[in-house]
Amino acid sequence: MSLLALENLTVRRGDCPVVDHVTFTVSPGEVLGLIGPNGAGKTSLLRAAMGLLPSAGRSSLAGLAPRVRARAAAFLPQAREIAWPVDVETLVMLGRVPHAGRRVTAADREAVTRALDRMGLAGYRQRIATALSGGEQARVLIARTLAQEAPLLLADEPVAGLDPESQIRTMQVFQSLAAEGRAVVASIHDLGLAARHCTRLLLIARGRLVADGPPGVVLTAANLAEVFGVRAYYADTPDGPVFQPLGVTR
Ligand SMILES: Nc1ncnc2c1ncn2[C@@H]1O[C@H](COP(=O)(O)OP(=O)(O)OP(=O)(O)O)[C@@H](O)[C@H]1O
Repeated sequence: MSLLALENLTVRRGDCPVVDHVTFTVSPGEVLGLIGPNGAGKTSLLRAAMGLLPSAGRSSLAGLAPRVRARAAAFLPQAREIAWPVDVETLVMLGRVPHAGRRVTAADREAVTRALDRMGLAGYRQRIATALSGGEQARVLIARTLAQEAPLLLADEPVAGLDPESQIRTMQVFQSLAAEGRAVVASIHDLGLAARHCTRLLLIARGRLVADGPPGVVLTAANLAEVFGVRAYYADTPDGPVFQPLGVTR
């Protein structure tokens, strides 16, 4: 069983394909890191996979009716915009909209509590979301997607702008979702976090999927030099993989 299947997914902007015949599937239990340099096509790929961007080829999510799709997958966009000065609890409750009947149920409230707890936001329920720091707002928006309780989470740079503890905790939340039989696909620029917390990495370069496998297989010296233009230290330690970019190669 797969939670997402992409087949030759292609996105054109003008004449140029920015996502170029990308094929992969996502299974329950995976934390998949989407890596690649700025402009590689990660955001375009995630949006097209959700059906939010016109594409050729196939995504198993793109053709679904919006409410059905929202129960199959939650999407965290890159932009962290909170438009209204509502309290955190109300904002996170918006994640329940795909499940909503005419009124908020006990199950909705429990899902919101679980999401707030997971993101360390239990004490923030009554805070006005627009009056939080950038990183706190980012965590609230992740909590909103968690409250959706979809089997698959597609997240565009979820840990950007978070402090180290929140970054690690967020990646651990993703790992716990995977352990529950769900899956996460997250674009991520911090290759050290990606190496430590993802079960699998997809390396995107100029719209193409150029490597797909466990972190140690994808983060080779050749891939790093060719795709990112960097060289790095990589070691398997008792504490897990350690990855640190050291310098540029071009
Ligand atoms: N609205 C747009 N119109 C035209 N081209 C676009 C548009 N948005 C993005 N692009 C182009 O598509 C390509 C892929 O962009 P995308 O945002 O998917 O990359 P990314 O891998 O997510 O980058 P980053 O790491 O910087 O967020 C880039 O070359 C970009 O310039």
